Amino acid sequence: MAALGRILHRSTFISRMGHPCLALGCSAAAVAKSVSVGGGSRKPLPARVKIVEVGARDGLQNEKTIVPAETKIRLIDMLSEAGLPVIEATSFVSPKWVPQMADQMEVMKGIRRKPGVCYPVLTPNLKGFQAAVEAGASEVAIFGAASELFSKKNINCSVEESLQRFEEVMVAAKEAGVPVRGYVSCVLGCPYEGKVAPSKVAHVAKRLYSMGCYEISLGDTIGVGTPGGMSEMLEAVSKVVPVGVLAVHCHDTYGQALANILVALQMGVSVVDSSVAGLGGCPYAQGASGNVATEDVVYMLHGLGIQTGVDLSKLMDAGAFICHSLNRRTNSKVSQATHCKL
Ligand SMILES: CC(C)(COP(=O)([O-])OP(=O)([O-])OC[C@H]1O[C@@H](n2cnc3c(N)ncnc32)[C@H](O)[C@@H]1OP(=O)([O-])[O-])[C@@H](O)C(=O)NCCC(=O)NCCSC(=O)C[C@@](C)(O)CC(=O)[O-]
Repeated sequence: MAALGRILHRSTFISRMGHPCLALGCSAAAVAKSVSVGGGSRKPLPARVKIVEVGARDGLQNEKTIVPAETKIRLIDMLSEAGLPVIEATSFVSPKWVPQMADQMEVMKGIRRKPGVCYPVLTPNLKGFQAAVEAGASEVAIFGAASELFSKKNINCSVEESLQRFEEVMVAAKEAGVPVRGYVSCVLGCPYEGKVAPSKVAHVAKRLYSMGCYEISLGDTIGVGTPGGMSEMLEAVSKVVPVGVLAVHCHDTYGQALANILVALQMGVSVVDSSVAGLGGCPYAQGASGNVATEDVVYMLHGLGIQTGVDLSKLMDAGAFICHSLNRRTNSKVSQATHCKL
């Protein structure tokens, strides 16, 4: 809680506790159950975890066939009905780079905003930020990387240049009173550079935090990390950014995502990104499979006695809806197992 106190005092431009995205993620001192895996300095598991649902954005951005805006809108509305507190809705990026997100304005206008739910959007630069605010976004996310080559492939600039662009977004966001989340990609490996040193992740995370991001999401973009790597990386990052503001964003390419998340929880993280039905993958990260399935994360957390506020049954309905729309099988093990029993 001391760390949380410091976070709350470090910036006055957002009423952090008053914002719905911030209220759930703060790890209480309460212990759900004690388990013992992974390294690093272990803390009691949080009593509550905030899930940041990224299915409508990260989950769909790489789909080859354009998903109609009305399908995205229905998915987002079903996710809010399922109790997800934060639902990343879309990206304000170049339609030449990511054509799937070109309907961002329509999506933002079409969703039924549920009180208390946050609908952040990705903005790589000032142009994206301005368009997002015009579309009614009340929270945005900037996205950097710990790897130079990935940064170049994903947002066409070096890591340092990206941080300078983000500074511009931060100034505009501060003026507009819009909270900003920061992503760091390739925290456990890069599709172009291979292993990424934890010190590089810590450097970018610290810069994003220092410029005023209220939360830093650490992305294992290609899902190569293992619990040992997660522990080592979090040790390095939490020396320069309070663990209470960190989130983990795990892809499940090598089947390690839940184990990695559990290690992160043991190290004090209480915000987890995930994607309904395990959809997803970054278009600029070859070989990246979907994010960890939200259904599987919720099942694990509830099994540990950790609250999420999510109704698993309604969440699985949302997963079934999008899988049916995409004509695809769910990647959620929990949904697969549940449907076998029906
Ligand atoms: C960043 C840029 C725009 C730079 O792209 P660029 O080509 O270097 O941009 P530019 O400034 O030179 O401008 C070129 C053109 O793009 C336009 N433009 C410029 N900015 C925007 C904008 N915001 N929205 C719409 N249009 C824009 C601009 O107006 C211009 O238009 P033109 O004059 O040619 O007609 C581009 O590289 C881009 O859009 N990249 C997006 C990549 C992306 O979305 N990747 C997926 C998200 S990251 C991810 O999935 C990882 C994550 C977050 O999930 C975590 C993890 O798993 O690790």
